[in-house]
Amino acid sequence: MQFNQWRHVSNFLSLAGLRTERLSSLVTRKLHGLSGTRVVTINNLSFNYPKLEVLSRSIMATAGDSETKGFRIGLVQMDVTEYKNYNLSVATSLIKEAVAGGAKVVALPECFNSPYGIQHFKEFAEKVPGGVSSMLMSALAADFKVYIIAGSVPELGDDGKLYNTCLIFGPKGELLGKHRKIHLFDIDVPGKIRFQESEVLTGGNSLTIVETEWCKIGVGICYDMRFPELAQIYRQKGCDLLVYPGAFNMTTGPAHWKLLQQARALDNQVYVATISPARNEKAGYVAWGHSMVVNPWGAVVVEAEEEQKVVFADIDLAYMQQVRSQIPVSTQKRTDLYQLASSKDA
Ligand SMILES: NC(=O)CCC(=O)C(=O)O
Repeated sequence: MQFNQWRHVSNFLSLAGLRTERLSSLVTRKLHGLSGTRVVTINNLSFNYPKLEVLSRSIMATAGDSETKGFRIGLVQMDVTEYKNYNLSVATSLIKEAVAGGAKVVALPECFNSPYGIQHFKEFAEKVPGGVSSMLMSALAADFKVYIIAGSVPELGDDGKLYNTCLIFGPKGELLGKHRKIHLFDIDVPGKIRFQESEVLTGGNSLTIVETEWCKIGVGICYDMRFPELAQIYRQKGCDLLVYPGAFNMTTGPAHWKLLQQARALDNQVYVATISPARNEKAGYVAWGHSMVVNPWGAVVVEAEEEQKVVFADIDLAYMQQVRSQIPVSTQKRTDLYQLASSKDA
């Protein structure tokens, strides 16, 4: 099973121009013609594949400079179909495009390997980590030496329950965080949209903060963005960027998607990034698209339209500090009158 999964992953890596070779304690293959190879271990299996030296070197020069206190984020707004393999190969090639554009942090949409819909979650569910989508994301993060905020996938938990789960990998392919969507998307807007994630999914119980060399990032999934307390706690705990892979729809998208991001960004004086699937009018659930980044002033830095596209924004932490010192709301809180507390550590 694991060998098959690795073969699967290795096919996707090949699509991105990466040659792969598997080594395990049982099977050791002699590698021919590969230079600069290295061993990566995923799920107790060791894999040996070449470094992407040329690409990585050119990227180092373009973005992600801790002296200028900033880095580039790439948002992968991708087509998601009913074919998991197709979705994974699209994700692979767009991550490559994001890296080529200088992104040091690459983020994918909610349900990037599966159509968004309660009828699909069971069929597309995987172990997280351990399933093919997480293995692939880990391998890509390691090869490209970037952070990958891997949107979300339907997760089959060890308890047999289904979750909507985002994995975050660091530039060595290491797992930095796992966020299970906390607030399930249960809404009923008569004549427009009724959606009940809780019919099949279980909500997560943890906040998720990951550390990078530039800043802390707080992670939520889609509907999580509607809950300002989560964003406020992330800010209190030192996050400068909040990332919400999401899939709003044609009713709430035009009404609330941008507004919510601007609210979260402005209230907390942080950057906010959201990543949607591209719009597919034929899908059972039509995503709004419009992946975007909003800055701590509340202004939109970049906004995709509805089609498949990678968009970029520079996260400028010096600018963020300027905004915070010009309008110092965070030090002007009347904690003698009100306070916000988290009941669980991130
Ligand atoms: N996938 C989601 O959680 C959708 C959230 C949404 O559309 C909303 O309006 O909130």
